[in-house]
Amino acid sequence: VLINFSMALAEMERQQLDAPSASMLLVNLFQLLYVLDGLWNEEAILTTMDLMHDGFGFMLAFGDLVWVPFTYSLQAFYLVDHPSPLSPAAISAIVALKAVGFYIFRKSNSEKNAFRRNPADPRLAHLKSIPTATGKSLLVSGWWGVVRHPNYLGDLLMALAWSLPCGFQHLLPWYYMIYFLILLVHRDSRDMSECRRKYGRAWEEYCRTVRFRLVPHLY
Ligand SMILES: NC(=O)C1=CN([C@@H]2O[C@H](COP(=O)(O)OP(=O)(O)OC[C@H]3O[C@@H](n4cnc5c(N)ncnc54)[C@H](OP(=O)(O)O)[C@@H]3O)[C@@H](O)[C@H]2O)C=CC1
Ligand SMILES: CC(C)CCC[C@@H](C)[C@H]1CC=C2C3=C(CC[C@@]21C)[C@@]1(C)CC[C@H](O)C(C)(C)[C@@H]1CC3
Repeated sequence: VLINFSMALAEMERQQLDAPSASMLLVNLFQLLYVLDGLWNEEAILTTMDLMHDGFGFMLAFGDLVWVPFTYSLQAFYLVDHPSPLSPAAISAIVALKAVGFYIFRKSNSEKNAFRRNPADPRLAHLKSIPTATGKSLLVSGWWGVVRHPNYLGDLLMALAWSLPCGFQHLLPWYYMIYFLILLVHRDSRDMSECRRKYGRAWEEYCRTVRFRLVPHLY
């Protein structure tokens, strides 16, 4: 957030602007929302793959201290010297994309987190689940009945909204979208293997019921 904010100030100085450009504002506000949401819903981090399977090690230490701050701010860095004017229609479309992505991301992460914390929660009584030999159940309706990783789908739509304000003149601001797609496809495969190992036949049944991994009817 601080790096992004300083890029907004650098843009004003370099481009001699009285205020940051619309594209710089969108990138800053979108990423600020992501960070604030992560802090607000901090307890939901406890049911993510990093904590459930991976544990704390080099990836999270290096990822959180170096990778995230210095590569996730590349869109703002790019905009400092590469103005990318946006029409009101483009701004509205990008904001709508971000809102849809955020809604899917937040709702699906919170649904799974609430279910893992208390499967008997009356607010989740409408959801179907299948039991597994471990005593835990797997959701097969609601967001987790649409695709196997609805939270990744929402996150990818948001990633697209973070790159679009920078236009199509250079590959650098698209770095995040490309890296994130590879990261999440790889993460999805890792999670599939881990869940198959943990849940065996119940996982196979889940995969037969929910056929698509990230995008309904496509992948
Ligand atoms: N911006 C970034 O750089 C990154 C963001 N993220 C985001 O973080 C969020 C969390 O992602 P991540 O930790 O990878 O994965 P998930 O939050 O999807 O966690 C996967 C775990 O959820 C449980 N699960 C899977 N399917 C079901 C089901 N049908 N019913 C109930 N539980 C189920 C399993 O664990 P168990 O059964 O043991 O509970 C599984 O191992 C995502 O939104 C992702 O996009 C992730 C990586 C990087
Ligand atoms: C160094 C490698 C090439 C990759 C490093 C991966 C890490 C940067 C990510 C692994 C899982 C992450 C999550 C978030 C940030 C990136 C890392 C650390 C997250 C905290 C971002 C905010 C979200 O709201 C979240 C759902 C809490 C995320 C959880 C996973």
